[in-house]
Formats: sequence, C-alpha cells, structure tokens
Amino acid sequence: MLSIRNLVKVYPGPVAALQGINLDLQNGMFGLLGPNGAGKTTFMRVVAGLLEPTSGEVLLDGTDVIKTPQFLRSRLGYLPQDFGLYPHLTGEKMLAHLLRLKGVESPKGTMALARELLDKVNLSFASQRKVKTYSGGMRQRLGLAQAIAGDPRLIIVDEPTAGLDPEERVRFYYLLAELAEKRIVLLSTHIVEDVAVLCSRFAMINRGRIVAQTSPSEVRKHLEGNIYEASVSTAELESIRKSQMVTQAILVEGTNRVRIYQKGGTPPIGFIGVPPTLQDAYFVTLRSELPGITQQ
Ligand SMILES: Nc1ncnc2c1ncn2[C@@H]1O[C@H](COP(=O)(O)OP(=O)(O)OP(=O)(O)O)[C@@H](O)[C@H]1O
Repeated sequence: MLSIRNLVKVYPGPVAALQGINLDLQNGMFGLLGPNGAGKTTFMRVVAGLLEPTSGEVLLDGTDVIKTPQFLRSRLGYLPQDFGLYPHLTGEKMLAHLLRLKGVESPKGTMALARELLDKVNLSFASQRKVKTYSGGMRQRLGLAQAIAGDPRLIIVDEPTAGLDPEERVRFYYLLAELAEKRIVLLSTHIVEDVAVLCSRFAMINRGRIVAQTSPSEVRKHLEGNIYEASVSTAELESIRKSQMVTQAILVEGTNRVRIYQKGGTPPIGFIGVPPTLQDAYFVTLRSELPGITQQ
C-alpha cells in the first residue's frame, strides 16, 4: 500500500503547490486528475523521491520513503512528463543505457534484458531504429520499458498520454492496465478519458488540494438526474453560459451541443436529461465540489 500523509510543498515565492495531501493507494491503477498547475507534477516528483516536501510522509508498504530513499529506489519505476532521449541511439541501445544508469542487472546481460523489455512494450520491431524516428507513442512506450525494469512495486507515470494520437493512446492504455494488475500504478493526467478508461479509483486535485477521492461510477451516480443536454445556436450558448453551469460545449457536425448541470427545478426549454459522464463530474467538482463524495 502507498500512503500519503499531510503532504505539503511550498516553493519559494511562496507558492503552496501541495496543501496537505492525504491518499491511500492499493494495488491497481490510481488516477490523479487535475487541471494545469493543480500540483500533479509536484506531487509525482515528491512521491518519486525527486523533490523534498516541506512536510508530510510517503509510506510504501509501511516504510517512510522520504527518510529512506534507498528503499524506494529499487521498488520504483518512474516515467516523467519530459522523458529525455538520445535521438541518435537505437531504441535497444538507449534502453540498455537507461538500465545501466538505473543499476538494473540481469543474469542474461543488459542487452538481453533491454530486448525482453522492448518486447513487453511491443517495440521489438523498432529495436534497431534510431530513437529520433520514433513516434510520440513509441517514445512513451520506451519510457515505460525503463520504468518497468526490475519489476517495481510502484510505477509513477506523469501525464503519459498527452500528445499521443488516438490509436497510440489506446495501445498505451492496454499496456498500463496490464502493469497495474500486480502493482500500484499512479497515473497523473488532465485528460478525463484516461481516468474513465483506466482507473477504478481516482482523486481530483485542484490548487494543491484533493477535492474528491472516488471512483468514476460513484462520481457519475452523484450527478444522476442533474445533467441536461441540448443543441443550441452560438448566440444561445453565450446566454446559457451566463445563467447555467455548462459542463461541456462541443461542436457536433457544426452544431453546438451543450451539457449543463442543474440541481432541482425545470431545465431550460429544449434541454433533455442525459446520463452523466465523468467529464460532467470533473467540471462540476472543480467548480463546486460535490457533496457526498470523500473530500479533504
Ligand atoms: N520550481 C517551482 N518554483 C515555483 N513554483 C513552482 C515550481 N514548480 C511548479 N510551481 C508552481 O506550483 C504549482 C503546481 O505546479 P505543477 O507543475 O506541480 O502542476 P501540474 O498540475 O503538474 O501542472 P501541469 O499539468 O501544467 O504540469 C503551479 O502554480 C506552478 O506554477
């Protein structure tokens, strides 16, 4: 289990990036969802032992990893937001280099281990290609290969799907889901779909605070009967934005399809009740913090 206790990080400024985070994570995929600047990267870096918190504890299976970083090092796989690459190396050589840096050893030798890991992330076909020719998704999978080396207890992935095309994103989802079967995977993202697809539990973070800790189905259930949808003109959309809480406004075949949250009362003319999505819940939670969901 990964337990986070009263984690605070104040940068010089001062900027209070984390304002007392408490979380308990079991095996499986846990999502940390929040807008840009919410504190996700700060949180991931503290938990990964790369940034010292101002105060608080990070316990992995009962051991305080801030006090004993060597305990964490051999049990952690980390895929940072900006994963540095040597563009002129082949995938295989790049990975072997990262494994040596990480100190991961194998009786079969580092190159053999690199090949095995490339196979696990479905990159064998490109093992002899230079990394500079890799697509965004292939780079992320290479990053994941180094993160899973040494069979870590905890894997931390920071916004891994940003910039991936839909096909690459789905491929990445399958890999992550498989990894989470036996370990703790902590995924930070601002993409609601990442959480909807992958996470049975997740937390929403905003301005350095956890504003909800829940599951996608639980949070959707809280909004049942309160989400309405209509197709409207651009002028109508402007006035709806002034009077309603709009959870989503998208263009569908050239028409504005707008969803609103309304608790009680009659919805505006033309709006019909629809099943809530996680996107609706995310918007409502960030704006008003839903009652009834675990909050801190
Ligand atoms: N080194 C730093 N010094 C001062 N302030 C910082 C530093 N790093 C981050 N911050 C601030 O701390 C807050 C949280 O930033 P953080 O990068 O953790 O958020 P995030 O949720 O990961 O955002 P993004 O998705 O944009 O990466 C922001 O207000 C940011 O400007």
